[in-house]
Amino acid sequence: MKEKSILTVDDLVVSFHMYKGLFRKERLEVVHSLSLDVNRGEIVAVVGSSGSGKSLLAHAIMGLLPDNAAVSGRICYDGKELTQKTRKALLGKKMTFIPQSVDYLDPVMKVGKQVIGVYSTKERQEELFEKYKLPKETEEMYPFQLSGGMARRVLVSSAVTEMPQLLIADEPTPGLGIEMAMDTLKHFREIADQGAGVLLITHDIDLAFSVADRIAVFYAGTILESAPTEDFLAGAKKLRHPYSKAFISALPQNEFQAMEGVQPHAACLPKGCLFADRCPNVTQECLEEIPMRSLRGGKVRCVHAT
Ligand SMILES: Nc1ncnc2c1ncn2[C@@H]1O[C@H](COP(=O)(O)OP(=O)(O)OP(=O)(O)O)[C@@H](O)[C@H]1O
Ligand code: NI
Repeated sequence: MKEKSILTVDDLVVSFHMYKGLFRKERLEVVHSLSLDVNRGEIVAVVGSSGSGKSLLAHAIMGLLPDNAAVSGRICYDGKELTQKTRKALLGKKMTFIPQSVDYLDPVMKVGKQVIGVYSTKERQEELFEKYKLPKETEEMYPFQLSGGMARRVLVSSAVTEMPQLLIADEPTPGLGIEMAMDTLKHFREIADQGAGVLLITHDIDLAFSVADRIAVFYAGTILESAPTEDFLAGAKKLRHPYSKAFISALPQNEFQAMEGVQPHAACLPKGCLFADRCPNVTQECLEEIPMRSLRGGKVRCVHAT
């Protein structure tokens, strides 16, 4: 599997150094021993509650974490470790990013120019604006003149001007409307079918299910389960982790069964399983550190999963 991977994240840890009071520095670990692969030809969807670390993963891959972040672990593109130097050669062409926030658009540059960027052409930008239903006059506009949905479509266009080999899309669909959201993901599918890898972070579970090959479930800064989409479509019984089971059961199309409790805050994480305090199956073993293990064609971080 490894040689097919366009993206490999190995044991990623992200922490922030923050001041507590005036002088005392505190280290807050927000992403914990996270490993994930995206193969060529594959769309991997990342789902999970707000604040679980999905965007931090994207930012770590793209080298966009702020200065007070400390990162350990390895992130490889096509088998080679990503450094600021190797990233520079890939960014905007082979490796592209759709950020969650539209504030990433340059406020003082017309959006047509931004989409053309360093590598693309006016013709390609026009073609994409037509595809993403952006009126011709949008080219001459500045970001502040765009609606949220238009800004999102500009961001999507910028990431697909060239044929990326790795596309990281952090919530690409809010504000798009269902039809445009589906067209966008169809486009991602075509990009993957041509041999690229796509990491799709989304709160839109239905869209994720309709387009992704694999799904990774985030919780409190790490992945608790990753598995083929079929397993998620089959419902809780096919899944491995009690959190993924609860997550799936909470969807309106399933039992619509809400889950009690909240995910733990980075400042007070338990030593063992991060889901232990909400888990119906918790035992003494869950209070030790739980490694990720392979199970039934997926991966899970739970000692009891079968
Ligand atoms: N610069 C920072 N300094 C300190 N903590 C941060 C910083 N950036 C993010 N965090 C914390 O890291 C955690 C994960 O944030 P992240 O934005 O990755 O979540 P997310 O899963 O993308 O959420 P959402 O679904 O709302 O986009 C949050 O608890 C957040 O407060
Ligand atoms: Ni996010």
